[in-house]
Amino acid sequence: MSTARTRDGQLHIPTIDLATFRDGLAADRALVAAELDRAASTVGFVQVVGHGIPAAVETGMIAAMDGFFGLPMWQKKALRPASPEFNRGYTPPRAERLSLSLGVDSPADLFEAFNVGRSADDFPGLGLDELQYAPNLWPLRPESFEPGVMIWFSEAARVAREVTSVMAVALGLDADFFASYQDHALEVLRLNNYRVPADEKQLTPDQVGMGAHTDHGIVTVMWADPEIRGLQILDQDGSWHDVMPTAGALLVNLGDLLAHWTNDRWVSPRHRVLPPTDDEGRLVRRRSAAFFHDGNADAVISVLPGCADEEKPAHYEAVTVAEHLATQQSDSRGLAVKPSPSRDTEPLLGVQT
Ligand SMILES: O=C(O)CCC(=O)C(=O)O
Ligand SMILES: [Fe+2]
Repeated sequence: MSTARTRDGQLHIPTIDLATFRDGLAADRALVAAELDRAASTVGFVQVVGHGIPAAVETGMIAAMDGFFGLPMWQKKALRPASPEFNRGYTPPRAERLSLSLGVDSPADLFEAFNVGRSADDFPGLGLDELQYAPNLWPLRPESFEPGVMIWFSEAARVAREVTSVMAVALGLDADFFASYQDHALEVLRLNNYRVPADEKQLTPDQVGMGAHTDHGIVTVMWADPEIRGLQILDQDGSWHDVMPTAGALLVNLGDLLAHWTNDRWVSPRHRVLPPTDDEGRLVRRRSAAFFHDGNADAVISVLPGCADEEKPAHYEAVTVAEHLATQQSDSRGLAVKPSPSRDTEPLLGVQT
């Protein structure tokens, strides 16, 4: 885990064009890979254009989100998982504190979310753990929810793989280097809804939409409402910087496993979401869809040969994806959190808003 490095105090998020990498000549592909290397070594975020996701697929996913999050709370809560260890279904507002995964306490996060992921049934014959590869929970309404979300899911999965090909080239590896780590990848799409709280005056100055955290897997492919402030990245000097995607672009950020693989040559950036605001500083609703591409649960991640030498020895032990995720995710839900002298004693789960 690390924080973003600025250049001249500015946090610049480079843009890469996946279509150029897909269809371009070797020299064009090398330029895209170099740009990604620059982004990965500094800010840990990149904007992706030329991703090839049709506009209708984006519209369908947004309509699915709006339809589901617009349901009455009792209907949404019926979709909560039987146990919070299952990363599926509905998470009500103020049910998680992502900053706990960094050992930092904060008021409970404002976001509500719906999680969808790969299930053991998607990979017959592999005997995968049904806690990690849990079955999905689908709402009956809106009817278009499941197809709309699943099409987005498979497109985001494709984009994640294309980005990892660019990464492999950027690291001087074969373009398909990561393929053996991602053929039964743990993948979760978290649809996030940051509603304007009913009583704005209740917001304390330290209230966050989503607490500071790093993403734990390989890469996150994210759609977010353009031109709404909320998402911020921490730089190495401890300053937070706003990040807003350009309309039509996706934000892609690196997760902890890439920092591990590259022995911290690349950055898994610390980020958070403030209560979202528009241009005039008014609180507004904001939506995001974060697709986490975490790799095969049984894949062993050890520092890549080209990323360690006598001067900079490997400072990460080999770890499986499942081992790594187990500790990180349970922390953010307060499942494995050490007692802290918190001023806030409300229970973490099942809190009504
Ligand atoms: O909503 C956002 O912009 C960020 C979401 C995020 O960081 C996450 O879901 O891990
Ligand atoms: Fe995140």
